[in-house]
Amino acid sequence: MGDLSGNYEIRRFKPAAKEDPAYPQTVDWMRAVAFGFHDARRSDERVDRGIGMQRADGRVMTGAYQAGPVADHALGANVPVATFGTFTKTLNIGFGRMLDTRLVTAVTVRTSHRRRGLLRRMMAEELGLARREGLAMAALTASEASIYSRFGFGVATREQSIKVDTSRRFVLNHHATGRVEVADPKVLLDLAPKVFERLHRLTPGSIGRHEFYRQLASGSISRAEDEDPKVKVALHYGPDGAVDGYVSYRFAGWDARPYTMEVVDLVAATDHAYLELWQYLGAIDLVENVTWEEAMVDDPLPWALEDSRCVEASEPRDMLWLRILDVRGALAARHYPSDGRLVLEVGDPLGFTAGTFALEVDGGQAAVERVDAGEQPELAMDVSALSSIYLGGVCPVTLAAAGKISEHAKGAAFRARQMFAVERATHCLTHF
Ligand SMILES: CC(=O)SCCNC(=O)CCNC(=O)[C@H](O)C(C)(C)COP(=O)(O)OP(=O)(O)OC[C@H]1O[C@@H](n2cnc3c(N)ncnc32)[C@H](O)[C@@H]1OP(=O)(O)O
Repeated sequence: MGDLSGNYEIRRFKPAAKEDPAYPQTVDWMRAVAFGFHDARRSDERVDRGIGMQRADGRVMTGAYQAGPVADHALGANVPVATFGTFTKTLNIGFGRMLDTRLVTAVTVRTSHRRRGLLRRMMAEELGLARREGLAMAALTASEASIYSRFGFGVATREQSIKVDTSRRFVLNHHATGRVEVADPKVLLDLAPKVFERLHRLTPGSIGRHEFYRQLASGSISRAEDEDPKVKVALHYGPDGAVDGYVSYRFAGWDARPYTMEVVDLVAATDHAYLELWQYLGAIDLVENVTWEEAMVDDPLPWALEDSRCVEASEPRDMLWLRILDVRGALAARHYPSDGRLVLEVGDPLGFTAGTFALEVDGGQAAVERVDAGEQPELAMDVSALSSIYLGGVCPVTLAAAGKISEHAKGAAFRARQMFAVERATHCLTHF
């Protein structure tokens, strides 16, 4: 239909509290997001709780509003036809380093206003704002894999669903160093963020969690409803007696065969905690299967089992999409496990950070220079490909084979693979 996005007025605002005169604008925005994701209409109380969580996260709401006349009887001009949410959290970029990252969420465009350039306009404006604020990275999780690479995003981490047979076949050979105890789910309102913070520091690709997660893990809210009375919680105590892991889970009911426990959230801040929480899950009586939707692709669990085929995994799915906004800033922020030099030509469809850059690593420390006029690039790629390989979770040799990276100097893709490697498997346990 062409770019008609100029026909709309874009408004940015912070979510307002109930007593604030701007509260109705916040409610309209929340309801537009829910509509965009086909959610059931929620009670005023649930919307208000959602707004409270948005406020706790420090989110900014952006909406596109009809500037011209609105059709009789249709939703009013006060209801945005498009929404775009942003907030800022840290991203673990390997070796314990953190990078402030602009998170993009709640992207919706009303069906009757789609394909007029509204997403493109909001994306360009919001990423430009983040860049001007000095952020080097943006991130999102995508509803469809076909939307975001055109804006410079690339898949950086993946995840998979697993179904674990916990019948007699399940034998996990690990000598427990800690213990697991059942707790009142509500203890996670306080404990979950603390345990998660430890995992966050350990795991490349991890994004700092928003308020929703401690509410979810503690059964205080579910994805669709308010309280979830089915949620149960077990805590893992390390050898020092401190809680270093938890699993929040729910029974799928006696009508679901085989009898199944669904993991709601599983956060383990140590390798032992992870295995011992699985020993616990594998030991729950009357249950034959445990399912988890957010397992890491490079999962130690099958390796720890006597019968690795107890774990049935789905195809890996794209999870975290990254978008480098400032190549120099992002590359300089990382620690590199291999010294070397790489000259990278980076294209940028939105024009924020295109250019040719020399990355020189000595003793793990990076110096990054623009060499636009001078040197021939060894690797050439779009910023979406650079964003994919940035965390070491996607292999540059594979992207070269896929035609996403052009290798102008033999062996440069493999050198990039060695330099961008991280200390353990990338995984992001935060959906947003
Ligand atoms: C981070 C998140 O929140 S993920 C959630 C994303 N939201 C959803 O999936 C909800 C349902 N979908 C929608 O609301 C809308 O269709 C959106 C947001 C995906 C697209 O909004 P629109 O305003 O129609 O997009 P816009 O007109 O700006 O299109 C920009 C470009 O993306 C392309 N595009 C838009 N949606 C899609 C799609 N689903 N698949 C492939 N390409 C797409 C357009 O063709 C256009 O391409 P071009 O610039 O090369 O011509």
